[in-house]
Amino acid sequence: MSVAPGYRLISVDDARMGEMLEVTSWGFPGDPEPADLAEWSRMLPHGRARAMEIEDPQQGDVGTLAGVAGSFTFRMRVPGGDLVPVAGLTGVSVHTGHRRRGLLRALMADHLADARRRGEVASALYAAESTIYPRFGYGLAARQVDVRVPRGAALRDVAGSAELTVRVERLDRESHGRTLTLVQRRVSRPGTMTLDDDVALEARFSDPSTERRDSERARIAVVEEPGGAPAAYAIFRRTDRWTDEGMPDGTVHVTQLAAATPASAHRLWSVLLDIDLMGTVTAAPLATDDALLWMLEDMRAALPRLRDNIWLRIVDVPAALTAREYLCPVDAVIQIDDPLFPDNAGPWRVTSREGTGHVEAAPGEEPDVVLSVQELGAVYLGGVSLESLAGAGLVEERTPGALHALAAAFESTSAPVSNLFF
Ligand SMILES: CC(=O)SCCNC(=O)CCNC(=O)[C@H](O)C(C)(C)COP(=O)(O)OP(=O)(O)OC[C@H]1O[C@@H](n2cnc3c(N)ncnc32)[C@H](O)[C@@H]1OP(=O)(O)O
Repeated sequence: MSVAPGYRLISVDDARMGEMLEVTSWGFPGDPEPADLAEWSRMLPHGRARAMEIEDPQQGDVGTLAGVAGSFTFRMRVPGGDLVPVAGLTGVSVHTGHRRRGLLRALMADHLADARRRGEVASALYAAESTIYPRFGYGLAARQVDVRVPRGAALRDVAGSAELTVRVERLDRESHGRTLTLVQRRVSRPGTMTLDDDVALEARFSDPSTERRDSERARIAVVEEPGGAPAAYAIFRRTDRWTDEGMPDGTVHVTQLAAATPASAHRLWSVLLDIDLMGTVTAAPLATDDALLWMLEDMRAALPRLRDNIWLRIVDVPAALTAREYLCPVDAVIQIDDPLFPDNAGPWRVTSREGTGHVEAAPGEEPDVVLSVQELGAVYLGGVSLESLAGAGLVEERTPGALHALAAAFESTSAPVSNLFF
């Protein structure tokens, strides 16, 4: 594995988490508080906090951390409903004084090799800039809409909503963590991230000071079905604002929202859109076809803005292609180009009957469609069509008609999104 000269790769243990967060704060402006150290130690699984440490005095103080990256151990919902093991890359930062010396490249090689060792089929991330990760094989797999809805915006009725109860409380990881994991696991949308370990997933629902900005501590609304089963939740913070004329004009910022049923989504939004002294509700990330957009009587009132959601890097092509469902029968040979993992590269025959996919290496066979691992990551969850990418010259059809059939098979019936920012 190539490592930047003068630096060495290490695992960061809890005792050095403060140093890690110090490097993170060079990438992402902010001053982490002591409580955040414990949060990060708790959130990052053992061995998944990684750093580049200075080894050569010419680069700086030996033993100091210069670049860092962490990974979560997620399971991600794929089209068809299965959950597949996925690494969630987070907090990538190289100290301002050590940039453009190959530290990110070394951290990425380490991260992707680690994901493969752990049997993860892909790595997912939220990119700070959309130009950074394509070179490492990541494709934009999901887009999100951010909305800004005026308080009191009218919703169409949804049957069963009125029978549901809502609790609105301060977010408390100990008491809400289990509730949230239960809802998250009921969400069938591709791109939804969960963790096997309840403790780890609960830790994700923390309230780090770095995410608070000018708002209050996080609060939560939980929708429960008769009998008490949680069906939806929204984590939110409010900011206080008054107009010069003395009118209340605060904002509710929803930072995470999940709803397992139409009625619970409706009940949740009814509450969010009716909080005293607030003038606006902002919410992100939402799927591009989120139920809210269709429940609003005036969809345009939500002022939806389109943004990147998760980028995906397939690290195990056959495992990934076998795990998802295909919307229609398919039998095609796809040629994948992957400079980093040669065993991903080459022709693969993808066949599917009644949804279930079968994938096998097809050495020597002429491909019907040719694409890179980056484009495979982009189409994997059904967030963009193979035909759209072909229209941009990124996917090549070698057998006339093959592209349309393959593109149809790769579609998803609901737009992918990760509602969990990481
Ligand atoms: C998942 C996440 O956490 S996303 C967060 C990413 N972090 C940030 O944006 C924080 C601020 N920025 C940084 O900390 C650093 O500038 C990083 C992490 C983006 C890059 O780190 P570096 O160590 O300087 O990158 P490195 O020298 O390894 O460069 C590798 C390649 O990426 C390219 N690159 C680096 N930064 C950028 C960028 N911001 N935009 C586009 N390309 C970039 C380099 O030009 C180089 O390309 P090449 O191999 O074709 O020559």
